[in-house]
Amino acid sequence: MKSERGILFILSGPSGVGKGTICKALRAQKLNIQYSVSATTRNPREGETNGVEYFFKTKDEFLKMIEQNELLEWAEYVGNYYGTPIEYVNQTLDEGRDVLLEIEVQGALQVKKSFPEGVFIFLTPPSLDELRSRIVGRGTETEDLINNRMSVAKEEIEMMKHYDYSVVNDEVESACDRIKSIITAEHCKVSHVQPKYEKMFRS
Ligand SMILES: Nc1ncnc2c1ncn2[C@@H]1O[C@H](COP(=O)(O)OP(=O)(O)OP(=O)(O)O)[C@@H](O)[C@H]1O
Ligand SMILES: Nc1nc2c(ncn2[C@@H]2O[C@H](COP(=O)(O)O)[C@@H](O)[C@H]2O)c(=O)[nH]1
Repeated sequence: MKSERGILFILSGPSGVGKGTICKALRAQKLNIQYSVSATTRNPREGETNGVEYFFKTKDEFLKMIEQNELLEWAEYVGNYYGTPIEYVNQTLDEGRDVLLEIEVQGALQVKKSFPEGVFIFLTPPSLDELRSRIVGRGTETEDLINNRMSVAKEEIEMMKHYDYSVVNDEVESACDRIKSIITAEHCKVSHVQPKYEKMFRS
């Protein structure tokens, strides 16, 4: 185990705001950060592979993961379950590596209880009209599901006050730049670097 624990970053925000797009763009930049793969009971979309975008589970399998305390957090979101496997997160942080979770708001607020030291970033749309047109444009949801996601989105935006940072996803490149600045700033915080220096001066 490294003396310095990694930092847990939580990127959250309403469905369709662009969390997945931003994570994909960050991944392409090969930052020194690991991406957790969630478990879900929703059906794979075209092009999705088990173990890459998600671990696809049956409802029984998912409920068993909850029962066996295998999830850091979980939420039921518009009819399906989603959750973060805890072992990967703890092990990776213990190795001194940062982890990024891309999750919805109820789950993020649960993580805040068990990981108050996590860094919570809320991704916001430039407007609600733009949010709707992004979900429609993605073409993965029926009209009913789009309406569901939009009404949940309004409640989720109210929760922004519980986060440390808010980043507008107006353009992918500039939103990524803001997130990278947050990651850099968090690594310079005294609370993060102090344990390393204390250890250095003690030895
Ligand atoms: N900055 C942006 N400008 C224009 N379109 C964008 C931008 N960011 C993402 N999009 C588009 O918006 C749609 C939704 O993006 P994405 O799937 O990444 O959202 P999400 O927040 O991960 O959604 P969900 O929570 O439902 O998984 C996609 O079609 C994506 O290409
Ligand atoms: N609470 C959690 N939310 C998660 C997790 N993994 C993904 N998500 C969020 O669910 C919605 C819907 O995702 P979609 O892939 O069906 O469009 C979205 O907001 C994701 O960020 C998780 O482990 N926990």
